[in-house]
Amino acid sequence: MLSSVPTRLLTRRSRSLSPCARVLQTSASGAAVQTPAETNRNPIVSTSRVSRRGILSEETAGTSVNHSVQYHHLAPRWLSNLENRRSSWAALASRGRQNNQYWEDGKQSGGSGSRGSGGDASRAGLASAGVLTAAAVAFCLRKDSDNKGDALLEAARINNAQDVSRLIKEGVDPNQRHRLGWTALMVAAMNRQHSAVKVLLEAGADPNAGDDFNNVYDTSREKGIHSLEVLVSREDEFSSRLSSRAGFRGCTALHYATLADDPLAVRMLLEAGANPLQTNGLGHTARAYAKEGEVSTMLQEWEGKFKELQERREAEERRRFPLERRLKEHIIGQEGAINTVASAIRRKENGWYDEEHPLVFLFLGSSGIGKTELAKQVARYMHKDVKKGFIRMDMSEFQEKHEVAKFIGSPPGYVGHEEGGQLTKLLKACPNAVVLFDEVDKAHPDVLTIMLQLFDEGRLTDGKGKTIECKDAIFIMTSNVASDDIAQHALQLRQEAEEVSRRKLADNLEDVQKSDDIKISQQFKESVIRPILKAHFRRDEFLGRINEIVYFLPFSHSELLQLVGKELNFWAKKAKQRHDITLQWDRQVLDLLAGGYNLHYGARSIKHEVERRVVNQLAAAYEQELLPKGCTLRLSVQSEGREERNSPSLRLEVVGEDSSSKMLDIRPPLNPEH
Ligand SMILES: Nc1ncnc2c1ncn2[C@@H]1O[C@H](COP(=O)(O)OP(=O)(O)OP(=O)(O)O)[C@@H](O)[C@H]1O
Repeated sequence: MLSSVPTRLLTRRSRSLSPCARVLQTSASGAAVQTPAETNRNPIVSTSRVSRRGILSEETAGTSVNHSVQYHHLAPRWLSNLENRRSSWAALASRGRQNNQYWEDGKQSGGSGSRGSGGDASRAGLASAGVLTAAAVAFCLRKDSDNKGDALLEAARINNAQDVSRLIKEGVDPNQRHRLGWTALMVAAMNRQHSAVKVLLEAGADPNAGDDFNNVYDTSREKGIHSLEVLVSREDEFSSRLSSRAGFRGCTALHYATLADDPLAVRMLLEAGANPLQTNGLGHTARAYAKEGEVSTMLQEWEGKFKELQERREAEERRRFPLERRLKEHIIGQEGAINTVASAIRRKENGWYDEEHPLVFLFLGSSGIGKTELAKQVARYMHKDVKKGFIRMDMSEFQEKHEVAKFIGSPPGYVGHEEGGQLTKLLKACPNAVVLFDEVDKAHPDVLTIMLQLFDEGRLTDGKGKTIECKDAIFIMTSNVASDDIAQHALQLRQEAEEVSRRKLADNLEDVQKSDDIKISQQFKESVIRPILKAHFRRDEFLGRINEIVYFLPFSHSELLQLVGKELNFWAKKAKQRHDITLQWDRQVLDLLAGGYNLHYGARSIKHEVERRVVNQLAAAYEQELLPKGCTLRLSVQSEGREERNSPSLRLEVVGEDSSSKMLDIRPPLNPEH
């Protein structure tokens, strides 16, 4: 389809769509090329009239409407709207300047009116007139606050620092946004209005706020406003020097000052705390838009300073709130695993590691025990909430030889060559991601060979022959191999620890060890686990490239109680949010539900037990309209009057305001006649 588009248009379009000067233009052959003459020119700065006509022709393409007629028909209407808005801002600004006099006059006229009146009727008339006036004033004030916001944006655009300052004093938010998304500071920065920039920054305008405006078409669609009106507003109320098609979402005042090639505004913004590393929606920092020269040099210098500062801040944050503590907020138990992983990451973060190789872990242990959860939390820590920072590959999908191609992409001439590989595509987007290879033991040996190259060299070559450097990535493999042996060994260690603590307690000795604090012995690792792994992976060099083998152990009783508590809290929060019901429980409930733990399903068995024994009852009681809105429910263990061989069950009661309680008679759903 593209071949039918004239090359001239393609070139124009790609230039305006891609704001980064170093990003592509399209050559006649369709290949991406970079023209040296263009590298120092800003492609998102354009001339206005051409783009107005351009937008019109794109929107009505395929229809028989005469563009020129439509433009001439619509444009005057919006321009006259704009003129009206401008004169109302001007009126507001001048009224503001005489504000005191305005209100004084009002008072005086009211005063003389009351002096001149005598009878009740006229007083009543005045009273009702007063109410109406108050309502009108209230309406005007509300209207005023909208208008004042617009007036601030306009004052910033024309560098009327006095009005900017006065409007802010009158309560207008210095971060006030235009209805299409930009702030007063962005307008001032784009238009080189230094006095306005200064006043806005002093008043607390955020130099790191990003523009909500993307391009004319998107904004028109999002706001339901005709694109020509959006275009006219953007050009007349923001700047007419920018392309209507380039993406601006997330651009900060610093991006705009850079686009305007204005060293003074750039410096003012940087000194006020603008982050030169902040990227816009397209992932570009301000420097990506800078012409070679003063602005570019300044931004580069500040980027360096900012990085240093950021690193110092992060180091301080790490000291104050160590990774172990963060991980423990989300993961119950697994102390040994958390400590091993956190120590390795600490070494990496502080430069005590081999930068030629990525970090590689193998997480071993049974199902539902926190292996994936720990990997996710590590990714969250390393990449904040950036989604592409966590890559998850289910290795059971790569069991066959031919599935190697799915992993890294097929070579030229093979089916799917153009698609690329699943791993290579994701790694390309984030080469320092945390990559989880789930159930690695299921992968085909050829896939393991590729992984070995990846772990060994820190780089991966895809089907197209392109190499991705990923020495900074963290690779985590999980496996259930040897999980029964690990679980049995841990249970045995726990029993021994309990026995020792019981004896110490009986002898009144002080250093009683908690049964949770158990450690897999080196001897067990070497004599039991390693041979199993060797037999399975059959490659010493593969095991040799793993930095840490991390062991996940079955939960102790106290950890199970915490897991049950976490689950109940989850449902209590939902009950409150969705039905305004407060859920409480006794300690025995935790013990009872912890009994549902199954070694093979881990924390998942606790989740199921809570759903089966608690949530199902709640849902049935709700359906049978037994739960008054706003009530408090208490869960307790029912054991009285039951024969010993019967397992205890859960009882659900509604607690009254006087602390009296009434047991709920919930009919089993399969027996509605009960
Ligand atoms: N130690 C834990 N602390 C808190 N929640 C946990 C813990 N272990 C597991 N969970 C919860 O149980 C669920 C399953 O855990 P996860 O996915 O980490 O299991 P896994 O060990 O990777 O098992 P599998 O090998 O079956 O994938 C998740 O919802 C997780 O939040």
